[in-house]
Amino acid sequence: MGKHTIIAIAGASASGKSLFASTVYQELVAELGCERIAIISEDAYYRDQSHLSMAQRVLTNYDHPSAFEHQLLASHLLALRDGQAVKVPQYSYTLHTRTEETLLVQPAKVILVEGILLLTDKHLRRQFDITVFMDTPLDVCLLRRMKRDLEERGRSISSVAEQYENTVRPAFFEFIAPSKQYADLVVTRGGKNQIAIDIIKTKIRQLLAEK
Ligand SMILES: Nc1ncnc2c1ncn2[C@@H]1O[C@H](COP(=O)(O)OP(=O)(O)O)[C@@H](O)[C@H]1O
Ligand SMILES: Nc1ccn([C@@H]2O[C@H](COP(=O)(O)O)[C@@H](O)[C@H]2O)c(=O)n1
Repeated sequence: MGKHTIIAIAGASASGKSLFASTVYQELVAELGCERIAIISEDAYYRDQSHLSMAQRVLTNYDHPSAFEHQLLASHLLALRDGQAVKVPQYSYTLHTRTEETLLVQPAKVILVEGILLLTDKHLRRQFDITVFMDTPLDVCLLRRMKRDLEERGRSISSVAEQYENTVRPAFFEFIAPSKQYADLVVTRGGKNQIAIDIIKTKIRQLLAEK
């Protein structure tokens, strides 16, 4: 591995990717400092839709690769590897588009990236040094997504159910499940699997000691 290590955490929506990634990040940043570890979400790279009306935005398939600007994410990961800071877009799930703000992410030795389709894109896959797949049963994901989307993303029971049936579930079988083959590590039991969290933390500490 080179000077920088990029760790991808993929899996179904609400499988626990962001809880897993943010727990690893929070538990290590206090110990290592923010110049050594950074975190990015694939969701920040949903395409900007500010030119579309709300009625048009809700028609987008947010589980299809075309909804993401993966090229921008790939170029940001390359820049971070090259020691340059990047301006990561910020995304609103209620407005279905990017906000005006960006977040300046500084280059770090270890970069955690989490998102549903990270392992489906061969250009992105080339950027990852370590790949993790959150293997949480789909019924558990649906229950957690329902709760989260009602509480945090301004959705209704019927909109979550309709979107799940029309795009989320089909995209899981078409894109996400087949991408599990590219994972180095498969994690069961969601974002609170402390043994898996500790394994990744130990690997990160080991990599940093070598750099
Ligand atoms: N092992 C777990 N036990 C209980 N709740 C969990 C667990 N893993 C994740 N969650 C919860 O499920 C919801 C979805 O998890 P999240 O990490 O946001 O998923 P993802 O990033 O994969 O969409 C969140 O509310 C999170 O706190
Ligand atoms: N405007 C949007 C954008 C995305 N979604 C859904 O988010 C899911 C991915 O995020 P996770 O945190 O759940 O991994 C994806 O399944 C999209 O359906 C949305 O509903 N609206």
